[in-house]
Amino acid sequence: MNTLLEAETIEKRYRLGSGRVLQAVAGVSLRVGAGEALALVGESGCGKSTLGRALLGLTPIDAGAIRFEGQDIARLSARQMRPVRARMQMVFQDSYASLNPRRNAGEALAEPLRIHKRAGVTERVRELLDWVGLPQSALARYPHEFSGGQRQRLNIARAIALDPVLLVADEPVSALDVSVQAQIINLFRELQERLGLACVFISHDLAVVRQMADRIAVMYLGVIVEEGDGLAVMAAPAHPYTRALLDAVPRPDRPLPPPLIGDVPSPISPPPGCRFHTRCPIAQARCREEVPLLRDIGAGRRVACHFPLTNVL
Ligand SMILES: Nc1ncnc2c1ncn2[C@@H]1O[C@H](COP(=O)(O)OP(=O)(O)OP(=O)(O)O)[C@@H](O)[C@H]1O
Repeated sequence: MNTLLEAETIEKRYRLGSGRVLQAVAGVSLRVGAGEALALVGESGCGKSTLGRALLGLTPIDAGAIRFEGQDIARLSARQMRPVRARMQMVFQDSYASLNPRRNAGEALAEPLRIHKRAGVTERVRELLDWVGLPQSALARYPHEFSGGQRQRLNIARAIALDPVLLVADEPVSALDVSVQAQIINLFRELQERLGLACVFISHDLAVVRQMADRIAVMYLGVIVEEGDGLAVMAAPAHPYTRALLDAVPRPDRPLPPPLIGDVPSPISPPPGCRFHTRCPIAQARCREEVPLLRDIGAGRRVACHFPLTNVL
């Protein structure tokens, strides 16, 4: 598969008022293939949103490189970045976030097309509504006149207006009712296939990711702890954290799952050794001392654990 986006050991630190430093992304390497759906999962605060924004050049990084279609976007000027921006777009959890409340849907969709001086705006706007399953009558409606699911459809239409090749969707269905979630996930899937879009789908919810991802990357405290084929990871997780996340997904055929024990440690002072050792049910002395590197265990699976639960080879 052709590589579309490649992140190489990227780091992002936030300097807090007190002089302390919070490392939100602590050396992440990641590859997104053209047309691929990659899910980025992990608990709240593990750095998914920061990483997602960094991948699109929306947040400056402190170290590492991000290559998009072969260009190092962290080093492009604002002017050089402009045509690149059109090729990568973001969809947010809050469906109001990128919509101006005083602009109707028609205007919201026309805006990026006008800014980028595209021809045939009226026709394109109508076509975009079709793509996302909104009626033409939606053109004159304002953001507050849509349901949450419809408003997310509008955001998706806006995100694909300029024919991007990559979408980063940050918890795009978390604020929606479960029944609507499935529809929006299907829409992402459909657009991905029809338009050949690559998608980085950020979610804390493995049940959502299951339906969406070709590949899964699991994040914990700023690092990727496991990565691999979506179905294979779900069927046989190699990292104890992935296992715990999967066990926490409610299922009708079993009683309430055991919660993950303890809180996520602070990213201001992450634990030494394996970052997960304070909550890991199988941690041993080595885990407290030695940082496990993300290593290949076969079949495209990478895991950062001294004692992986499964060997893919
Ligand atoms: N602008 C900021 N300034 C300081 N700290 C920040 C900032 N943005 C995020 N953080 C911190 O960085 C860490 C990672 O946050 P991030 O939002 O990327 O995680 P997340 O996994 O997307 O979580 P959530 O799902 O809750 O958004 C958290 O500890 C968060 O408090």
